[in-house]
Amino acid sequence: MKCYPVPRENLVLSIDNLKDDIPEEYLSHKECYENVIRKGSVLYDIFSELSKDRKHKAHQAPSNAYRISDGIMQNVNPFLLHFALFVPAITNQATPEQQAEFLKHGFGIIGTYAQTELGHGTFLRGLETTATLDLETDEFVLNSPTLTSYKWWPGGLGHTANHCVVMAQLYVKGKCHGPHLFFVQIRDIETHEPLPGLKLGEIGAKMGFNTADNGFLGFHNFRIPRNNMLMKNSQVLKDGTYVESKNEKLTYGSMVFVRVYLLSDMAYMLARAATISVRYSAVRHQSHIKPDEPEVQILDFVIQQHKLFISIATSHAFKICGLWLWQTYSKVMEDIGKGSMDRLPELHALSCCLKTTSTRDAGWLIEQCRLACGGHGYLMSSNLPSLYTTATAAITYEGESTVLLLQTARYLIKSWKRAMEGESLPATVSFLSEYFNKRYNKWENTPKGIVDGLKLVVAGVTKMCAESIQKHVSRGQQYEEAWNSSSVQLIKASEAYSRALLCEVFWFEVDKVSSTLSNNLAVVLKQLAELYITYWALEKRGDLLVYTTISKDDLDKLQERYEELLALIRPNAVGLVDSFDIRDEILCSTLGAYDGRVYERMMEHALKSPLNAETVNQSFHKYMKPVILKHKI
Ligand SMILES: CCCCCCCC/C=C\CCCCCCCC(=O)SCCNC(=O)CCNC(=O)[C@H](O)C(C)(C)COP(=O)(O)OP(=O)(O)OC[C@H]1O[C@@H](n2cnc3c(N)ncnc32)[C@H](O)[C@@H]1OP(=O)(O)O
Ligand SMILES: Cc1cc2nc3c(=O)[nH]c(=O)nc-3n(C[C@H](O)[C@H](O)[C@H](O)COP(=O)(O)OP(=O)(O)OC[C@H]3O[C@@H](n4cnc5c(N)ncnc54)[C@H](O)[C@@H]3O)c2cc1C
Repeated sequence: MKCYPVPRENLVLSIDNLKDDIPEEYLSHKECYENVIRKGSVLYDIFSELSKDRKHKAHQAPSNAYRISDGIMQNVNPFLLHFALFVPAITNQATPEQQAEFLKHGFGIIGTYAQTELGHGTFLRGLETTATLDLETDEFVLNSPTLTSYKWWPGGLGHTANHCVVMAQLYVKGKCHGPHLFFVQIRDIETHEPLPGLKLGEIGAKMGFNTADNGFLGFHNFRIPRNNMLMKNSQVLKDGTYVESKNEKLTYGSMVFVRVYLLSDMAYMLARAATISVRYSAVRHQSHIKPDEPEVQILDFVIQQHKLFISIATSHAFKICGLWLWQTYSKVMEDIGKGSMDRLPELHALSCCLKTTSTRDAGWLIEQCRLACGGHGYLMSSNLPSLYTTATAAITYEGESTVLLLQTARYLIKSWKRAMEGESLPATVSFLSEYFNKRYNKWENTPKGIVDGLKLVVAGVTKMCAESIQKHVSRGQQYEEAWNSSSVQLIKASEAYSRALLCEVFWFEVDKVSSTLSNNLAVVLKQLAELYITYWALEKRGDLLVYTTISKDDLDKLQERYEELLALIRPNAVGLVDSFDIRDEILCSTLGAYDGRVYERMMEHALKSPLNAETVNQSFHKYMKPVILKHKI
């Protein structure tokens, strides 16, 4: 068995058969998949060695090995779900004995997480796949009773995985106990043929993520041992007794893990886009500022700085908040392990709104980075289009953004009611209780003052939502209808909450560590944090004018300070993206390479196009020439 030392970037990036001679954009759909499986198998082998050293624990932040694969795959790794959801679901939801059993083959099996169906993605209680206990044979019988019950979307399901964790409605003695998770082998380990009673395939080309091998899966009287239900939280005994979970939502725990992780993931996606666009903006000379001087670096245009520096700052914001949220997640998981569920609702609410804001922001900011590079940003070789399609998929997967924001709104409304009843609240929402005492406080044009102002916006909008729901109920609507009628405002409350959290955590974490940093580093990091907070104060000036005592004069001063910060950051901009330390082989961009040889790389890449293999393409003679000659006068 090959054994790799813990892979370093150099080692992985030096492996010859991981390099592509033809850029992926020139391969067919099928060739793309085969190419990533070729590379993914080598990486899987390396990561398996790595993971064995690290003994995969349910909530251990994944290693940066995951990042190296970004460069190698240059698209999504079809093995990703094995690490992102399949193994965490088993370590999170199975008993220790089951973990030993299901993971005994270590990395000899490849799994995915099959929850979403053709007919349901959000509403899990509406999933239609059934798992019915057969008492006589001590098995569950899995069925897809309708076309809409086919599993649809799971990554790696089409042709890669040979096992999966399946979410299905549990039926015991005719009674439905809701969605539960099951460990299911779907392909023969040796032949990789689908097992009898299954219909498997891939769902077709997508806007991006085209190497993720998202697939479909239908069951027809497919039998698995009773012990294949993940039974850490709830159990089905041999005699058919169903033992309830202490909290039925624990079944959803694997989704919380990925949502928490995605904040850090988006920090990294943004770091790549910022590196590409800022370096390119330092190389690209275009137009004049002073008419009698040479063409300037486009990075000298203040509006270009306005477009790009927010991405540098946001990447750091997501990285720092991602670590903070990871620590919260780990602490809550520890508490749950000791039997306390108290903080699960808070963790769910935080992970929902922060996952949504980070994925949405990553999407539009990467697009902004692409647009800031002009036509060359539109080239696949810039890697900005792929970064965009990969990042924006996360707005939908792992919980669609609207739906997750409404989950956070549910928590805000509950917290508001508890605050009005004088109950004490967790620190992350305790500001709701202080609203009435603080709402007329004098505005302070400082980062802390802005954070306090953004919190007042959250409290003010939440109060408005609670009053709206109450108004609809008093007019005769049921609570659920009143909730639906108020949902536009509820989304606004969650978005405001998420923004206030990001600003607060970013500023105070930077402030906390700045005394431990060299003065220069502390100064630059604080400039980035202040830029982020001031940017969002200006973006949300309307809400601040409604819910705080900020004045037009305060806003003018904030605008001035914002522009000062752009000028202060300008000399460090390239240094700041260099400090993301993303190697060219992982950045995969003709515009963002460290050596700045943009035009040479663009030409080298263009010449790799299969179309450039000959000076006259055969289509001229076959199709064009007859027409031209026919119409030639
Ligand atoms: C080398 C290492 C590499 C590692 C890499 C790591 C990561 C890499 C990053 C990226 C790669 C990922 C690649 C793609 C992955 C994609 C995977 C998927 O997409 S898997 C499918 C996702 N599907 C959803 O998320 C469904 C969304 N729907 C739901 O969550 C629920 O259905 C919901 C919440 C929308 C509604 O559920 P209701 O209707 O049953 O529940 P209600 O009535 O609304 O709430 C009931 C109570 O349950 C709580 N609740 C709901 N969900 C909860 C949860 N997850 N946790 C805790 N509590 C929850 C609520 O707070 C509420 O509590 P109260 O009643 O207010 O006290
Ligand atoms: C690239 C990619 C990879 C994926 N990988 C996996 C995977 O590995 N495993 C897996 O199981 N799934 C996976 N998914 C599926 C993903 O989790 C679902 O697409 C997602 O949960 C949304 O469900 P849906 O697509 O059915 O949309 P729906 O739930 O039908 O939502 C459609 C629209 O209706 C709105 N809506 C729905 N419910 C409400 C509500 N209560 N209130 C207000 N509006 C609502 C939504 O906001 C949305 O705009 C993946 C999806 C993508 C795009």
